[in-house]
Amino acid sequence: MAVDEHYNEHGGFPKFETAKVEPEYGELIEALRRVQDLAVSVDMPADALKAALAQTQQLVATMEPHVVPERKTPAGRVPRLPGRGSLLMLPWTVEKFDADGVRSRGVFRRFHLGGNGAAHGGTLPLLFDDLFGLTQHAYGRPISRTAYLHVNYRKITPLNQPLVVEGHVDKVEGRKTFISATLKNEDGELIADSDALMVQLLPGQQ
Ligand SMILES: CCCCCCCCCCCCCCCC(=O)SCCNC(=O)CCNC(=O)[C@H](O)C(C)(C)COP(=O)(O)OP(=O)(O)OC[C@H]1O[C@@H](n2cnc3c(N)ncnc32)[C@H](O)[C@@H]1OP(=O)(O)O
Repeated sequence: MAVDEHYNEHGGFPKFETAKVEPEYGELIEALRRVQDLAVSVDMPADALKAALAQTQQLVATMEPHVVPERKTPAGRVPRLPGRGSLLMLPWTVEKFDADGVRSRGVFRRFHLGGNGAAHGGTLPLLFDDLFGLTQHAYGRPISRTAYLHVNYRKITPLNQPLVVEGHVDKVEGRKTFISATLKNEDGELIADSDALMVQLLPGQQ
C-alpha cells in the first residue's frame, strides 16, 4: 500500500476516527432518509400537514439538546452504514477500500430527483467528491482538499437502480493527487465519469 511518509500531516484537519453507535443509530438515519424522500414527494391535505409539522417539531425538540461539535457527532464516521451515517452523503456502501481504489454501491433515491425521473446533476459531484476523499485516504495520502472536480454526464442517472462507483489514484505529484472515477449501472454501462485534483493541506491550512 502506498502510504505517504507525511501521512500524519493533515494540515488543520482532524484525524477521522470511527464512531461507536447504538444499534438504533443506523435505523434512525434510514428513517430520516425516508422522511427526506417523502418531504420532496408529498402533497398533503391541511390536517396531515399540521400533524406532520407537530411531529417534526417534537422530533427537533428531542434531538436539539444533543447537538455536539463537528468532530463529536458520529454522522459520517460509521463506515459500515450507508453514507457513513451522514444524511448529506449519498446512502451508498463502500465494498472495496484499498490503495488500488475504492468502490461503493447504492442507489439514488427520490430525494435526489432532479427532473424527469433522473438524479439531480448536483448530486453526482457529491458522490464523486466523497469517493475521492476516501480514495486518497485509502491510498495513504494525507487529507487533502478538492481543488477541482470535473464530471462528464454520459447518460441519465436513474433513481432506485443499483449503481456502482469506483475511483482510483492516477498519479501523485508533490502535494497533488490526481484521481478519477466511473459511475456505472449493473450492466457495466457508463453513466458518468469524473476526475479531480486534490491538494494536500499545508500545516495549519483549513
Ligand atoms: C473514520 C471513518 C471513515 C472516515 C474516513 C474519511 C476519510 C475521508 C477523508 C475526507 C477528506 C476530506 C476531503 C475533503 C474534500 C473536500 O470536500 S474539500 C471541499 C471543497 N474544496 C475546497 O473547499 C478547497 C478550497 N481551496 C483551497 O483550500 C485551496 O485552493 C487549496 C485546494 C488547498 C490549494 O491552495 P494552496 O494550498 O494555496 O495551493 P497552491 O499553492 O495554490 O497550489 C498547489 C498546487 O496545486 C495546483 N492547483 C491548485 N488549485 C488548482 C486548480 N483549481 N486547478 C489546477 N491546479 C491547481 C497549483 O497550480 C499548484 O501546483 P504546483 O505549482 O505545485 O505544480
